[in-house]
Amino acid sequence: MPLQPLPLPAAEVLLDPSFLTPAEAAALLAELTASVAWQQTPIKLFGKDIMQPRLTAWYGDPEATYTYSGLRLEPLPWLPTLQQLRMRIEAATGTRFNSVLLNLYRSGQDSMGYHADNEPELGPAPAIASLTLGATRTFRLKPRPGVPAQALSLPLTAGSLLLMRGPTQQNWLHALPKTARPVGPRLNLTFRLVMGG
Ligand SMILES: O=C(O)CCC(=O)C(=O)O
Ligand SMILES: [Fe+2]
Repeated sequence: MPLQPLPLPAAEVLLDPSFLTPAEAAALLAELTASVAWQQTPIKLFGKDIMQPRLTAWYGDPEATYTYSGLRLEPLPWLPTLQQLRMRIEAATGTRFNSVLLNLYRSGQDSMGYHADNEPELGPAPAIASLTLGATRTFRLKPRPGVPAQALSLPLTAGSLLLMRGPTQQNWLHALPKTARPVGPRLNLTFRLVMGG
């Protein structure tokens, strides 16, 4: 099934709930959980170093250096599996990507707060392709103050591909909240094009 646009004003968000088959998604979850160089990275919040509530890793072309939550990240060289996924996702989205940020949410207690992926390195209208493996978690989108629209909750299932592009980051924030439901691990890959590195 191709990517379908979601009815979100002042945004361009497209979803393919079954970009990968369940079997492909399960195999990739097992492989990437084991082979990715996961790290738990501290971030500065109100002057204090606290651990991010998830594991992360950053792979890409050598020039794709990126500042994320105040951290300068040097990409690790592509794993063959990540290269293959990048090419499939480039073909499906008609967009070029030079890097991928991976997030591993070990349980319902791991999360990501509201933010926009609007770092200068991503340019004025970034395209971000987000592939989900593992447990279904709720992805939330809410309009920035002054943008007349309603928040949206989107359960992202294993094998789904979400594409955010155009004015989405300018007008909306997104988050992956904690859940009290017992859930297994969720692995998310966000493919990005980092400019001018
Ligand atoms: O895990 C997700 O679905 C969201 C990840 C995300 O927003 C990010 O990596 O910037
Ligand atoms: Fe994000």
